[in-house]
Amino acid sequence: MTDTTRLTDRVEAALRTVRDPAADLSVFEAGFVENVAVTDGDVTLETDLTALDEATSRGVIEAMLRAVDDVDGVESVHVEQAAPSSEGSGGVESFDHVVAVASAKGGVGKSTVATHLACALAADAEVALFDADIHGPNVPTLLDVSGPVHSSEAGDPLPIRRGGMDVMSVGLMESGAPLAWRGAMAHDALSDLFENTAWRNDDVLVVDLPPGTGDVVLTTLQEVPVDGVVVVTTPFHAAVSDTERTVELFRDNDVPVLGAVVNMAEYVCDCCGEANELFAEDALDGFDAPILAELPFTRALQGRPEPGDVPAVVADLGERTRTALDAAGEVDVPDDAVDIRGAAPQARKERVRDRFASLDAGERFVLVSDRDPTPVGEFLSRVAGEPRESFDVEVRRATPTDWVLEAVK
Ligand SMILES: Nc1ncnc2c1ncn2[C@@H]1O[C@H](COP(=O)(O)OP(=O)(O)OP(=O)(O)O)[C@@H](O)[C@H]1O
Repeated sequence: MTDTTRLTDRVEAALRTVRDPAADLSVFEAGFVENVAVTDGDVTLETDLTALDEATSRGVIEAMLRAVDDVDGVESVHVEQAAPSSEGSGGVESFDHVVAVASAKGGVGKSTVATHLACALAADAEVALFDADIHGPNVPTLLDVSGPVHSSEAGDPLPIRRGGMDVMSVGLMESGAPLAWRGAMAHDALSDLFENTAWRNDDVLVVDLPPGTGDVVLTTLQEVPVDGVVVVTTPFHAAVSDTERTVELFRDNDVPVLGAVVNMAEYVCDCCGEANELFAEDALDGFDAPILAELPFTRALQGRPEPGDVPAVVADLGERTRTALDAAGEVDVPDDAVDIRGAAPQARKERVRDRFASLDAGERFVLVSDRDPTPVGEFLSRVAGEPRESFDVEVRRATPTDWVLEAVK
């Protein structure tokens, strides 16, 4: 038996003494420890504590650190935590990208844009469309799909298929009566559907949100790992200034805005082909978001789009949204950041330790990680030999798969 094997055994034995506070199980039996990596005297614990609340999870981490630290031969110990289960596999999390379509007000063409966008993207991706507009779920009518919604073998609602595209709508779940969902009930019902729908496609999910910026919209955008939102507006002064406030609100809530679709910008006369502006030309002056498309008022957009086959006027919208999505998925990594994405556990720990140890008091430490780096705060306090409370550590999720941690030594 090698020294490392012996040390691993001793570390695992020490960890077995740490219990799940909610059940009489060791941290292994409770599934909290995914892997124990030992290199020389350095130990890295890969954990999944996502089932626990923050305070309990912190208590378990501290107990594991203490237990392993006391093992003879251990020089350092570091915990890596898995991302919360809401970012794991299954349900809405199985998609590579989630795009929400929103508007400041109703009736501007949000559902028309969401449906056409999904169909445009379906030309070269596996796309699903989720109609979360609890106030007016129009997608089933726009795409001519209807229930009943069947269940998968596991009992989860199966989306309706339309030309290879998965479609789910709150409108398909109601039994004829108008939806009167409000507040918490609407939020819970939507979360359930997001979480449980048995999607078969998994490239891009387009979500048609309710109009406005009410609670349901904001909580949905924060809970579902949305890569970005497309806002729909008409080029009318009042509509544009409402949309500007909506864009600001999304940004304040850390929801990236991919851009705007300006709908019903002009009308092209069926008889003479002349284009007429429907609203003031200067309405968009100073508007602070990229314009993804300007769509005319046209009967072509009142028809039923086919997945992969949309009217020429919206053909570019899919392409531009894709480009904006790719750009939103990239984190702006500051020059002085330690980037540990994709690195092996031991290398991650070393890079963090080396950089942090090299800093003078008061200097900034920035970390970019592909795992939630919250436990790194504990590690930094150990490296500096200072209590955890003496560090101002801030963690933010920059994209659905990247986190940035900032601390001042
Ligand atoms: N560019 C367009 N050209 C012609 N008709 C359009 C266009 N955009 C939307 N419409 C029509 O306007 C009406 C409202 O559109 P839609 O239902 O997409 O709006 P909405 O913003 O989703 O509304 P709601 O507030 O009900 O969610 C529909 O009848 C739709 O066909």
